[in-house]
Amino acid sequence: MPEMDPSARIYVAGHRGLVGGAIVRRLETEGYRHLITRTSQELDLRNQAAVQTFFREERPDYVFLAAAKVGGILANSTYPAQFLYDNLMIAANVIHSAHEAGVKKLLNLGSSCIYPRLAPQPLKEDYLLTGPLEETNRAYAVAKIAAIELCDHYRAQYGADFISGMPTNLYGPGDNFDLKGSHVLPALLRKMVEAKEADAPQVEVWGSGTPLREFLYVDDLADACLFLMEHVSEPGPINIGTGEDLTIRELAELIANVVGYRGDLKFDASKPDGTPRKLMDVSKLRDLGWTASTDLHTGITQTLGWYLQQRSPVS
Ligand SMILES: NC(=O)C1=CN([C@@H]2O[C@H](COP(=O)(O)OP(=O)(O)OC[C@H]3O[C@@H](n4cnc5c(N)ncnc54)[C@H](OP(=O)(O)O)[C@@H]3O)[C@@H](O)[C@H]2O)C=CC1
Ligand SMILES: C[C@H]1O[C@H](OP(=O)(O)OP(=O)(O)OC[C@H]2O[C@@H](n3cnc4c(=O)[nH]c(N)nc43)[C@H](O)[C@@H]2O)[C@@H](O)[C@@H](O)C1=O
Repeated sequence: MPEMDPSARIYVAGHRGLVGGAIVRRLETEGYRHLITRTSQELDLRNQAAVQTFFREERPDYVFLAAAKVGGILANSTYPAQFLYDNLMIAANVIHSAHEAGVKKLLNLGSSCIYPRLAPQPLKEDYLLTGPLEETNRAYAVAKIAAIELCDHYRAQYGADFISGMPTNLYGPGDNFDLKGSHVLPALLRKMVEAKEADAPQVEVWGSGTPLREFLYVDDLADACLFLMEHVSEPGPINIGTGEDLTIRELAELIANVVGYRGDLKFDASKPDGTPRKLMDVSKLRDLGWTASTDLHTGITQTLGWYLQQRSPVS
């Protein structure tokens, strides 16, 4: 697949989110002029008829599917029905309508949680569907696996050029900082900022602190998404990550260091740890020609700057 023409009609589903926002920023920087976006209020992607009408009218050439019901470990385990239903409906409606409307290429985004809970590490793409899933996000993972299958079967049966990228845990400007719904990195960043301001003696960290996680800066992900859209056409998941992980305790210590918080960490064992480790094997994408470029310290520093600025904007 050659580079996308600057005049191509490009639909970014989920443009107000962490990932969709970064993809739009990047496409605008690259000079793409015909970006198509809709908020969930304007177009509920769970509504099949509305999605069909949208695709018939807008006729996008390319689709970045970054709309989804997304959340951290607590949100996933508290609302599994919503995570399953919303994500199944969004994927089925967008992928089917993209096929009907003759979309040239679609990038479907999944997540590292599609792999079995106790799969060998690092996680290779062909470990998919080889064992039981992590319980705290099984509903979400099943919907994301269904979306990969949809892309692959539409490719096999109809020749549709639909591909699937599987990002590891993401963070960056535009993230969700709500303490009940968010992922660990924005949650700990916010907690440390507020604890520093309040001169609080300790910050609560969920679980044991021993699970290992890998973190990719969202602008690196946007770069990978454009790379995949322009250079890769094959079935199955393609891992997107850094290939490096650290424990939640180490992450908390790093964030405390960046924020300048000197208090203690208090681990709350009543909260779930989730999967013990999910480190991506990124050799497939590396061999295709892409690697991440933002180290974790730099990415956290930039995210902190964004968080502080948007929290109290300078007039
Ligand atoms: N964040 C992470 O750590 C990771 C994310 N991913 C994947 O990346 C993709 C994007 O995630 P992320 O940007 O973090 O999520 P966000 O929650 O930040 O954004 C998701 C966007 O999806 C849109 N959306 C949700 N439901 C609907 C709906 N029913 N109809 C239309 N739009 C809807 C929302 O639009 P609106 O704002 O208009 O309501 C929202 O802006 C997802 O597929 C996710 O699985 C993968 C790995 C890790
Ligand atoms: C991207 C990924 O994200 C989710 O999986 P997860 O990686 O388990 O998610 P998480 O970021 O919420 O937690 C990571 C670890 O961190 C610990 N932790 C400590 N303190 C806080 C804390 O304050 N908040 C949160 N959320 N976690 C905390 C927490 O207990 C856990 O051990 C799924 O949505 C999954 O479907 C998915 O795709």
